[in-house]
Amino acid sequence: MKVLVTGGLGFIGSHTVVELQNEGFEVVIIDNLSNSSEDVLKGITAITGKTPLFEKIDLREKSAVQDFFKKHNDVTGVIHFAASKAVGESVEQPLLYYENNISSLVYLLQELQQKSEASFIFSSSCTVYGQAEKMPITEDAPVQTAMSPYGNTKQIGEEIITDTAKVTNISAILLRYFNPVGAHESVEIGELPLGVPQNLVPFITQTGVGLRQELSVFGNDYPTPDGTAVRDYIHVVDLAKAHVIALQRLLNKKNLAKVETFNLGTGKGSSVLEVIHSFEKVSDKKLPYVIKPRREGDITEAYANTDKANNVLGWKAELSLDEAMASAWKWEQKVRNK
Ligand SMILES: NC(=O)c1ccc[n+]([C@@H]2O[C@H](COP(=O)([O-])OP(=O)(O)OC[C@H]3O[C@@H](n4cnc5c(N)ncnc54)[C@H](O)[C@@H]3O)[C@@H](O)[C@H]2O)c1
Ligand SMILES: O=c1ccn([C@@H]2O[C@H](COP(=O)(O)OP(=O)(O)O[C@H]3O[C@H](CO)[C@H](O)[C@H](O)[C@H]3O)[C@@H](O)[C@H]2O)c(=O)[nH]1
Repeated sequence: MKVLVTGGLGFIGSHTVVELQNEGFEVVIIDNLSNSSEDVLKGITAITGKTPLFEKIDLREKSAVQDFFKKHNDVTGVIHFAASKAVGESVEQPLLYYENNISSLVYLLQELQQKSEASFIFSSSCTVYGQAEKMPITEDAPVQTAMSPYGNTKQIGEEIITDTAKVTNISAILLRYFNPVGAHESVEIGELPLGVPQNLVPFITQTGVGLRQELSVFGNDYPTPDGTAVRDYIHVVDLAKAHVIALQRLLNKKNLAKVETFNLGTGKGSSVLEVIHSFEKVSDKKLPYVIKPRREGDITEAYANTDKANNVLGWKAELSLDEAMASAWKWEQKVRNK
């Protein structure tokens, strides 16, 4: 069966394409290369022995999306990763985010609604929970007022899909990711942030290779055991596998709810200092860091209750934080030594 993976050359998308191909799916990728490179295709091919189909399309071009579905009219399953994802940039340029993350989604759904049956998987985020009152966070925790235009696009995206699924033949799964980190064990693919990384793990590994002088730890006065903020870091390969299981669920099972939502995390919270210590352990390096004030807009803690993903989806994260940090570190060294 042929599956469309939008944003399939990006960080999470490329790892998912690998897992889909390993499970025998035929994959066609749409990517506009705005945050990725065509070289990623080589990495996917090296791991799986198969080169996915690739269409360089910008999903903001409605006619290009229409033409794609005319050409690939056998596509009824879509995993939609393509989006802009930098929180800070979304505050500076909200319309760029609303256009890219919302119009692309609408154009895809407009094509899919014409099918007699269609499956849609959406990359959402734990950002929809804001600072949840109770830890670990369950899927029925209230969605809070978005703290950024980026976060808002995820909330609006979920609503657009839910409204559409009600009145069409589209069934959907909304996957709320916690903090994806790490790289494929082959180090053929991994995360390639442009410029100075905003996320913790790439900043740590870039500091490890000497590209950054020191890590700033944003706040050590949080009400957490060691004072630093807590997140649920999930290995990207575990995350990728969840997409294959979600797709199989949509394809195989009848009488599912039209839209289902799952948290994808490990269920374990780790503080910034614990992540640093994990890096130091797996790299056998001391990481230079300084304590700085809290970063604006950051929450204290977020980690997932994974019962629903474990019991209903039938998926569980298997890899540890140390394994994720080791793979991220191996990947960083490979990228820098090229
Ligand atoms: N990485 C995270 O921390 C995280 C957390 C929660 C949710 N998400 C969501 O998961 C998805 C994938 O994230 P990622 O980390 O792999 O990001 P990424 O930037 O590595 O991948 C996104 C890919 O989409 C492509 N793309 C963007 N706009 C496009 C367009 N208009 N047309 C065609 N291609 C386009 C980019 O070139 C890139 O290859 C995104 O929707 C993101 O919002 C990511
Ligand atoms: O240089 C850094 C970078 C991050 N951190 C800390 O490390 C933790 C994790 O930060 P990340 O930026 O890696 O991840 P966030 O949880 O802040 O961000 C995630 O959640 C956001 C919403 O809260 C968005 O969804 C975003 O895309 C997603 O990566 C936070 O406590 C942050 O303050 C540092 O101390 N120093």
